[in-house]
Formats: sequence, structure tokens, C-alpha cells
Amino acid sequence: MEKVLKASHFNKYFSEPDRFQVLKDVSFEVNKGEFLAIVGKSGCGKSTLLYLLSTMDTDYEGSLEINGQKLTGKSQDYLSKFRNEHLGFVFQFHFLLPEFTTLQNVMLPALKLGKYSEKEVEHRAYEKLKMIGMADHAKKLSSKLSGGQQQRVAIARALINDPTIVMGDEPTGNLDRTNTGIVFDIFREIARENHQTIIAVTHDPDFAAGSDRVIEMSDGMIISSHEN
Ligand SMILES: Nc1ncnc2c1ncn2[C@@H]1O[C@H](COP(=O)(O)OP(=O)(O)OP(=O)(O)O)[C@@H](O)[C@H]1O
Repeated sequence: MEKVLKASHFNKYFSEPDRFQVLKDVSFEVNKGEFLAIVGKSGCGKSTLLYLLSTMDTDYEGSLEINGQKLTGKSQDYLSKFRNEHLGFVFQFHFLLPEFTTLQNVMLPALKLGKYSEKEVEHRAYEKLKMIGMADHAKKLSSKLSGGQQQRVAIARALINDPTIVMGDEPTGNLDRTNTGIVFDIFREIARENHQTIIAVTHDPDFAAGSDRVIEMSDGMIISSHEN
């Protein structure tokens, strides 16, 4: 099985207000196309771990490899480019730009990447919006959409550069049951159909139960890893 992510011996400390170890020798690997859920009680270190995996936090001990590339010790410029090309992010809050249309929001990361012409980017953005059932809303301001619709658009935006891994921090945290189901189904489909990897921190037991594998954390450590 092809590995897309290897986290080895992560240790992470915070020094405010007192020095404490938030991650303790965390190691695991993730397969291509795997849908992984990370669960655990509030404060056990899930978001901190995801932040390290996202390459946004570089202040840790251990090593991180994604897509066969060693990322530990790389410059911020390098990591920023790497993220835009290989990773997609979905948060609890969608962070769409309210004064931009749905389509423009989805296009932005691809325009930033600079790999495709504006026409191609628009075409790709439409494809992603179609996939998540939001093509009819392409020309609407994102601020005019419902919370569930905005979260779907945030997923389309995360997918625009065809990332190897989509990382989610409580991606359904603000959604009702119906929209949680819709967002879950999108994740399920992109893992199964496109072989894109999903790594999602979640408090939702149903969401975790529908993933391929659940990693449970407690007090900064992985205490179990089981396949569904
Ligand atoms: N920047 C920071 N400085 C100091 N301590 C922090 C910082 N960020 C998080 N912490 C602490 O680290 C611990 C782990 O936090 P983290 O946000 O990773 O937990 P979590 O498992 O994601 O929690 P939740 O489920 O509530 O989001 C907590 O005790 C938190 O208070």
C-alpha cells in the first residue's frame, strides 16, 4: 500500500504559561486514498497534531514526510508552495471571502498556484462545484449561501488543485445532521473514487465510524488505531 504521509516521533512542547509536552512520541503512517479520523477528548492534542501535519507549525521534534518528500527543516516559502500544490484544508469555519462569488472563492488557490490559465482555472472550479452539487450557485456571493452550502464550497476550494491529502479540523463541527451527512459523503467519495487521502479531526462518532480508520489520542499520545 502506497504511503502518502509518515509522521515519525513527533514531540511538541508549549511554553506558555508553563512548559508542557502536548505531543508525546506520536508516530503513524497514512495510505493513499485512506479516510482517517482522529478522535479524542478535548485538549488531548488533535488540532496541534493536525497543525504539524499541515506543515504550518514547524516548531516540533520528529520528522514529517508527505508524498515521499521530507518536509522537516524546509523553509516557509518551500512549505507554502508545497501546501498549495499537495494539500487541501477544510476547517470548522469555512473562511470564504464574503465579497467574492462562490466560483471566485473556489478559483483563488488555483490562480495563486499559477499552473493553469484563468480559463482553465474557471473550468476546473466549475467541475469541482458540479461534484459537490453547487454549480447552480457559482455566480452567487458566498455570503448569500447557507452554512452547509458554504462548507461545501470550502471543500470545492480545498479540492481545486487536486491535493493528495485533504485535512479537516472539525469539518462538520458547525453543521446540522443533514449537512454533516452531505459533507461526509463528499469526503467518502473523493477518498474512494479519486484516491485522495482524508485526515480529519472530529468529535462526531458517526463521522468517525464511517471512516476507514480511527486513531484515538489521549494526553498527547496515540492510544489506539483501528480499522472500521
Ligand atoms: N498556542 C498554545 N500555547 C499553549 N498551549 C496551547 C496552545 N495551543 C493549544 N494549547 C494547549 O495544548 C493542549 C492541546 O490542544 P489542542 O487544541 O491540540 O487539543 P484538541 O484535542 O484539538 O482539543 P479540542 O478537541 O478541544 O479542539 C490543550 O491543553 C491546549 O490548551
